[in-house]
Amino acid sequence: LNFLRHFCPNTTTYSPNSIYQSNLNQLLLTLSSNATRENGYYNYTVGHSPPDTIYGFFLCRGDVNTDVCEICVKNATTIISQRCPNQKEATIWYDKCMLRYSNRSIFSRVNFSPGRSMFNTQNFNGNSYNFIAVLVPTMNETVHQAAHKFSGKKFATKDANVTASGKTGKLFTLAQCTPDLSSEDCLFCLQDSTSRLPACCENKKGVTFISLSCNIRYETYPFYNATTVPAAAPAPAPELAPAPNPKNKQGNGGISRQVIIAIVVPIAVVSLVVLLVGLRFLTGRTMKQKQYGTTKERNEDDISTVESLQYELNTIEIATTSFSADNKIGEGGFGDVYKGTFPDGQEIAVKRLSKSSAQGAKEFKNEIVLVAKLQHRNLVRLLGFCLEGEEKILIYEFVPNKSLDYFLFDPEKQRLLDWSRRHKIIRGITRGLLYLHEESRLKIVHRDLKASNKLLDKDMNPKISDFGMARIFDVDQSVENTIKIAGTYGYMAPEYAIHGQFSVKSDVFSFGVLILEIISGKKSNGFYKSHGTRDLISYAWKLWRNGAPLELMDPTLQESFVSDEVIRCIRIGLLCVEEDVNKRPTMSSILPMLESYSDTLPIPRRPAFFIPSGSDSMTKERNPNQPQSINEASISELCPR
Ligand SMILES: Nc1ncnc2c1ncn2[C@@H]1O[C@H](COP(=O)(O)OP(=O)(O)OP(=O)(O)O)[C@@H](O)[C@H]1O
Repeated sequence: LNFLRHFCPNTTTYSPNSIYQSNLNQLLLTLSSNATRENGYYNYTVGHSPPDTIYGFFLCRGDVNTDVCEICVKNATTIISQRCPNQKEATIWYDKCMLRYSNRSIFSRVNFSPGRSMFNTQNFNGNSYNFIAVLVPTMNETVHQAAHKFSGKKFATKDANVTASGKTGKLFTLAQCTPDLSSEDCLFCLQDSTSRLPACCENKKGVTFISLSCNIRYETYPFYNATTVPAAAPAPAPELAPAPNPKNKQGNGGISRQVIIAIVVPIAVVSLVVLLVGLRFLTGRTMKQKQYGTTKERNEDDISTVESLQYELNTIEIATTSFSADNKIGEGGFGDVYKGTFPDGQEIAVKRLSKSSAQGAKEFKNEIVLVAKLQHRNLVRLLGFCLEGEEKILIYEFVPNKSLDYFLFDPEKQRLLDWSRRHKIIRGITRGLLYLHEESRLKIVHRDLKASNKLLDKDMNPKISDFGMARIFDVDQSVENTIKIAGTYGYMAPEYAIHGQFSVKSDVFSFGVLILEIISGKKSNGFYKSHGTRDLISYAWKLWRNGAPLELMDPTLQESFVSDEVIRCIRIGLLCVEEDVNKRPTMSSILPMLESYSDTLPIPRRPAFFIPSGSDSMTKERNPNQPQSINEASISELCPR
């Protein structure tokens, strides 16, 4: 049993002999005496009246047996009070378990801060590129498997062969969430953890990344017990087998887990088959075309086929009341967008494509299957499509709070976006883009990032929309492509606007413009000369160079801004709009810069200057007399490092 870390946020303390202390003692005792639960997880609450209510849980690693789990939890309950004396909140991690308590409700909520990485001191010698090329997809698969477990543990492991310097070795990966999280939250937590790996642990032979709701680990030796890891059986649909409430879970009377799996899995599979056959018989539906579905039904396994994504036109017409004007919610470059509702109440957004795709129906469908597999909390999810006669329709999850531009550029509505919301939006877009660029299987360059295709969910979390359009429309994916299907002036990197060259770095440029827009509340392509410069990037740069970056800020932020964070974001924005493609940061290096745990931020250099002339032509201006060196000292003083 290895102790890893403890975390006491030092926010509030309790007094000795208080009710809180006695509740804490009772909580720890209860957790300890439930440590042999088969599920390896137990949560408990003591006290019903705040501020003395206390919430706690333990989580044992998915592969450890109940004996080890018990030893680990008992250790944790003893040590935690010593590590965090008198603290109302505390967390302790061992390699085999974690234990957490708090005076705030902590169940079924994703919380990945503070994330901490611990790594194997050995570096990976040899070709680390080969190693990473195996690590990334293997870890992604493990993460998805863990997140999409509908019952029992949200835990998965996977090993893979890795070849480096002519030798073949093994890679072992593990991912686990607390089982009270939804699949979406678990995936979000695990993806957040994997997104931090490049920043913290490049070239490390092994890494453990722990957070309050999930953890991941990889090593080049078998650190988990493969024989006790539950077989990767197909996850039963949630409707058939709801996640058991750990509190109500009964003891198993000495029957081993393998025996339970051996009995339950075949029964579940047979029941599923019987149910599906029965449904088909009763409804007379063909399975070929799905009438309607819910997001819940669509797990990783069933989005792998065209059939599961294809909808009949009739179904879409019913959902949108025949594309009625009342249901029209927007129009974009690809066509009109309608709100719709499936018979089960699920809300959808229907994009009726007006542009025709360059590719045939088969390729169009195949691309949709691939794009639909891209799932991240900060991406608008593609639920399906319809292809009938002249109609080509894409069906997305409905995102209720309109797009970012709707709030950002309206003098009244921009007040609703205080600094913490804007910062959260910047972080969310960063995560979504990082996933598209570096973590997803497809490696997507968006090519048209802008405020209008960032949609906001009910909690004002951003979701990137319109990704994958280049694939769906079969535009050449090479970096030399000169056909512009996407791209909006004011956001486009010079090399893309002028030469048609796109890459993840042209997306980074657009992302930089977006950050500057979010901070200033001004459109990059509607910028007026009243500020003494002719575009938003130049204006931001001028203020930065003059040591007055905060003047860029939308005045409505005066009440809520955190100066360190605003300056850091402006700095990142300016780094992204560097003219030199190679100097622009990658999304994986931006995330730690944003989260403030990266101490070294490069100094921005003069950005690419772009001046829109008219509505659709761009000219590039460089001022050859502008000094290359800037007053770096004054700027670095301003900016926290
Ligand atoms: N999934 C969705 N949920 C809710 N509303 C949506 C959704 N997708 C699009 N919309 C609405 O429809 C509008 C138009 O969206 P669309 O993505 O077609 O165009 P755009 O991004 O504004 O422009 P362009 O296609 O030219 O880039 C959006 O601004 C938004 O208000």
